Amino acid sequence: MRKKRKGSETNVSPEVTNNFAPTCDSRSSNIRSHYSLEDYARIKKRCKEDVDAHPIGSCKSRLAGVATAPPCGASSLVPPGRGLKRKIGCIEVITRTGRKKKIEDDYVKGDPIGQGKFGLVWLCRSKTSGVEFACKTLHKGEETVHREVEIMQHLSGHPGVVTLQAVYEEPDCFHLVMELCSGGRLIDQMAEGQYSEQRAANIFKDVMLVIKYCHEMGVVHRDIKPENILLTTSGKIKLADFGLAMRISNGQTLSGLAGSPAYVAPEVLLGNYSEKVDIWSAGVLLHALLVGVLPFQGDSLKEVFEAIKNVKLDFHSGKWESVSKPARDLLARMLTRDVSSRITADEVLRHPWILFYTEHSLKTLYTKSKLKNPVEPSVQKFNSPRSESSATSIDSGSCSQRPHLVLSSNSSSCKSEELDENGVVDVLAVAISHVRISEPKRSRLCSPPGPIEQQCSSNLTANNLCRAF
Ligand SMILES: Nc1ncnc2c1ncn2[C@@H]1O[C@H](COP(=O)(O)OP(=O)(O)OP(=O)(O)O)[C@@H](O)[C@H]1O
Repeated sequence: MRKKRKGSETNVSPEVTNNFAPTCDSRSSNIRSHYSLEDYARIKKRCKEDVDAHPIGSCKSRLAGVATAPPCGASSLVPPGRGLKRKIGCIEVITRTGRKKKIEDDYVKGDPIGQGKFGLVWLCRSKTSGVEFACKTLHKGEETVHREVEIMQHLSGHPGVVTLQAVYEEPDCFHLVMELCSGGRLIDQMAEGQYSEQRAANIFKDVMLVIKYCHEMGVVHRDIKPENILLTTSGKIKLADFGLAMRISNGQTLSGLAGSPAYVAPEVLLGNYSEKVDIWSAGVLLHALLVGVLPFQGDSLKEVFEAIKNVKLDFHSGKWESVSKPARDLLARMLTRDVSSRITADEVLRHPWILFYTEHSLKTLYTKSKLKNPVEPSVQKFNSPRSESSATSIDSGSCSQRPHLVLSSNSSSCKSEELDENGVVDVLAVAISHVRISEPKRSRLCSPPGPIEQQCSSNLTANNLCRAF
């Protein structure tokens, strides 16, 4: 969190938790979720009405910080309270879009390509270059709309963020012309079947790279979920939908209830949180990538939130038996309720599981080891907790100062297998040597979540999820 930015948010009364509006569609429904901001907006409105009754520390006074995230390039000390014009002015300068110009002057409108909560997303084509873009039309009236435009502008340029090409203002709306992501959404791709760990790790690394970038830029996304991860035609991921994103300064916390129920971090429900909420949500995404189901479920929002707050996840049985220990170890570190123990985006990126599957040098090392000892891939053993006694693994349950490896000393193993395991150990040892987790954190992290009592884990259907959210 390098940049210091203002931004805090109103607390929301508990009733809002019962008012999230569920939506669903039949595809990929076992991992789909949705949220509603209408209630959030309504509460904000109510706060404004209440302000006379509670002028000091009122919602309104706190909301001023939200509405006035500093414009791009401005100092973090820019006082709150500057209006929309200022932000639009900033956007105009950067996007070189004249205030008087209309979108029709520059683009030909095409078919709708997506429906968001705040309006439609359209295909459009530049009249000058012929290049196609996505155009999101946001209706004015909500602070979040202005904030979304400003934050997109702030983050635009990173390869993992949907690039904002231009912004057009009309009396009642903005048109955001964005880079077109023709590859669809990650959620739809996930519906096509379970991911190999190799594939999951590579996608997940890209997701974490962009989350890390957001955090370094002083932005908390607050709605990390596969619905908001778009793909280009070449399969590159792009983080989209900054409608809930907030600027946050180092050490600052947020308090507004915002996000998608299934992905929301427990501390959001308690009303005081930081950028670590994105790590939790990314952990939920990783869970879905690895085993195809969401970790916290229920038949009502109350149940989902209860699960988020209390359910102990078990990464040892059922589908987890075919997932590698390093993957489970990473997940446990992300889905930890103790925020100070939860790892950072940077630590996720240096976790052995990510390094093992995504670092070219590690793969080469592993391949060389395999060529030297051409037995049945030991990764299979490494993946299978059943063969734990003879497998190379990271013991996520141990409490050492540093992550350590458990290597078989099973005397019945044949020599070639041992050599092969040694190859994997070498690879993981290199990977682990890259991991730096501070000792106090490490000592808290070394206890993985205990046995599970997972709700609706085995037979998720479209219906129960849609009912739930
Ligand atoms: N740049 C883009 N390229 C292609 N499709 C896009 C793009 N941006 C958005 N979409 C499509 O439009 C849909 C809605 O967009 P988005 O999520 O940004 O809107 P929203 O109103 O913020 O949605 P939400 O209801 O999640 O708040 C996306 O799910 C996606 O299918």
